[in-house]
Amino acid sequence: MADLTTLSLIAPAKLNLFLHINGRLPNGYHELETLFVFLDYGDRLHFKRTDDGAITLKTQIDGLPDEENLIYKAAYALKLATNTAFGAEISFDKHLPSGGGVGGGSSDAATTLLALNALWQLALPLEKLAEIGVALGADVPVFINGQAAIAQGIGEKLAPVNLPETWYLVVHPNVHISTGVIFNNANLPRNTPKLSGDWQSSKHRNDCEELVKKHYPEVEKTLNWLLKYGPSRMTGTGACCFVSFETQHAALEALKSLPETWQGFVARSTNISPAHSELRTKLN
Ligand SMILES: C[C@](O)(CO)[C@H](O)COP(=O)(O)OP(=O)(O)OC[C@H]1O[C@@H](n2ccc(N)nc2=O)[C@H](O)[C@@H]1O
Ligand SMILES: Nc1ncnc2c1ncn2[C@@H]1O[C@H](COP(=O)(O)OP(=O)(O)OP(=O)(O)O)[C@@H](O)[C@H]1O
Repeated sequence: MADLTTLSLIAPAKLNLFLHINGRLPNGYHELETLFVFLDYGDRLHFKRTDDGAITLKTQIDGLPDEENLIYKAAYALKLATNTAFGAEISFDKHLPSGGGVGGGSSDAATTLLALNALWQLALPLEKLAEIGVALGADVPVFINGQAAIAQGIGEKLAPVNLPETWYLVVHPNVHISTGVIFNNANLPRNTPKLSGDWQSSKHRNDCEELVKKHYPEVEKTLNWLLKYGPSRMTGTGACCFVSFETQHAALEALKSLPETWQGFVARSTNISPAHSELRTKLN
């Protein structure tokens, strides 16, 4: 295996193709059933191994102290868990909208754990990285595991699935939605029965959608605008909404007519996380 000292790796977006809330746990977190798929679109993180033990971010996010950046937190947590003498310099190109429901922060954290596990020559198994990751965010384990999955628990119990890979137009209606605020709203429905039998034959929805539409009219407008192309849905706790297309061309044509006040991107869904595919190529 290559002894790398530098590594550049994607932190891909995810979509929740459905999101059911089954109940609330004593610690306030919610029991979910959600279908995760990855997109071949995301942030790009650049890592350089150092010998001084320090973790340094070379890029900043406006208004977010470095110590609160999930990239820094993930690197620090891995260092703490392993006592490695190595350090890292990390820069990144942010493409995923923050508070967009596409898992940007969690994916950055997962990519950091995967990259530094390799650069710091730790050889930790994915289960251990997921254990470190879940303390940083409920969405981190699926990015560590790297396979499209049905998730249960708070999102960390994963059963791999194999979905037809397709094209998505993802639209961000330019509103930032806090996951914590939505989950803490008294009017959020929390009583969807657990899926029984074959999940593919059940009816699906995003249980956060109605509440988010009420509080963020731009999300409702986005879902309605997308309806002309097919059934539209929100991912996570919003704000991004998506619709699938059979061809890249059709998705790009729809993107061209997007109202100017919104942002969007076209991406292909993948069953294997692009971070894992890239890492495999670069390590061999
Ligand atoms: C909405 C989803 O993106 C769906 O994939 C995830 O459930 C959220 O994952 P995440 O952003 O990594 O979430 P975290 O950073 O762990 O939690 C943010 C906040 O969301 C709430 N939260 C999150 C996950 C969960 N299963 N139940 C919750 O109630 C908690 O109030 C928590 O304080
Ligand atoms: N590297 C990071 N990238 C983006 N946000 C970060 C990062 N580190 C910390 N954060 C914080 O996390 C918050 C949520 O960001 P994120 O982009 O993960 O939201 P999201 O896409 O709605 O996530 P999810 O779908 O997991 O709920 C941001 O508002 C920001 O304060």
